[in-house]
Amino acid sequence: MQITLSHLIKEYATLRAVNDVSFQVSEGGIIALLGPNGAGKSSLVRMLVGLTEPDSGSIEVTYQGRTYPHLPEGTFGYLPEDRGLYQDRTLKQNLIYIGQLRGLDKKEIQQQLDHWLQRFELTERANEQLKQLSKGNQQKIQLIATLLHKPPMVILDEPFSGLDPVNQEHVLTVLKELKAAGVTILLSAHQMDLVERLADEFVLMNRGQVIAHGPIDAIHQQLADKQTIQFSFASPVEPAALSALPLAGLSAQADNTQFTAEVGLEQPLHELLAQVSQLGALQEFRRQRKPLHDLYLSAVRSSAATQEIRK
Ligand SMILES: Nc1ncnc2c1ncn2[C@@H]1O[C@H](COP(=O)(O)OP(=O)(O)OP(=O)(O)O)[C@@H](O)[C@H]1O
Repeated sequence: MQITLSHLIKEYATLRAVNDVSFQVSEGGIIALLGPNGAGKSSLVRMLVGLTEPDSGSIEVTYQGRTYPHLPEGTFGYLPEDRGLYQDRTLKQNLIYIGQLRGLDKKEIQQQLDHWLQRFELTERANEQLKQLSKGNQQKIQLIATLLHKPPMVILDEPFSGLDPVNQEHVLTVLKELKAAGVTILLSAHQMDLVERLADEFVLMNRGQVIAHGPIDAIHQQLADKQTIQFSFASPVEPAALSALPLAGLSAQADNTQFTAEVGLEQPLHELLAQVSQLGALQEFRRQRKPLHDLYLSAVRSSAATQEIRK
């Protein structure tokens, strides 16, 4: 399955919620849509699954030799932002109903149900009403409902919301397993640390626009202005000896044997390494990347000046 979004625009009454968004989704990868509340992530996803239509631009989904204007029915599982299962029915009843809707036969439904309830440690609770479950456990049932028919693509709008850290890790593991099985995953999330460990590609949105896109290296190139380096010597080196080097914010620790500094991205690190190693017996020299969370915050803040585009 190949998915190409080109110059997508979606407008509501007075607001352009998606403003000229273009990117491709690679088959078999995990792509994360990131952005603050109201950035346009759900609006984008709703167009992709065919719930709404773009005002302009196009979505091209190529699947088994044919091209579609959105994901074709039956090829995807969608965990929407507004979850929709029956609170008064049991977990089992809800999931059997979803399985039937997806056209699975009785045996397949039972197999999938057994597998997923066990995988999410909910087998014992199969006959409880959904409303008796905690928010996090209900979220897991919603996720099972999304995966029941083994779709080749899954779209997950905030799959980690409402989950405690243990269950977040659990879902993360399940998503990695799905990827290993060849499933393409597009998800939106606010948990940067989890997403950084999970996704192959990132689409960072703000106010309807894409402000960075690509694998983590590309995101760093697009958003980071500096990199942090750490180095240590076998014996103390006076910080003054480092003053001629192109380092900013130098700080010394451990009796002047360990140092941390910021370096411009344009600075070739091998040259710096050669210069630093002339100052003493170098034990360690490594680049420390900013976490995605920090990149995200500074990128969103710096694009905050952009006004919402109103019709
Ligand atoms: N059906 C709608 N009618 C009018 N405005 C809408 C509609 N759906 C979304 N919006 C507006 O469009 C903008 C983008 O909303 P959207 O839900 O796509 O953002 P989001 O990135 O998914 O946000 P969140 O992280 O809070 O879920 C917001 O300003 C929202 O209020």
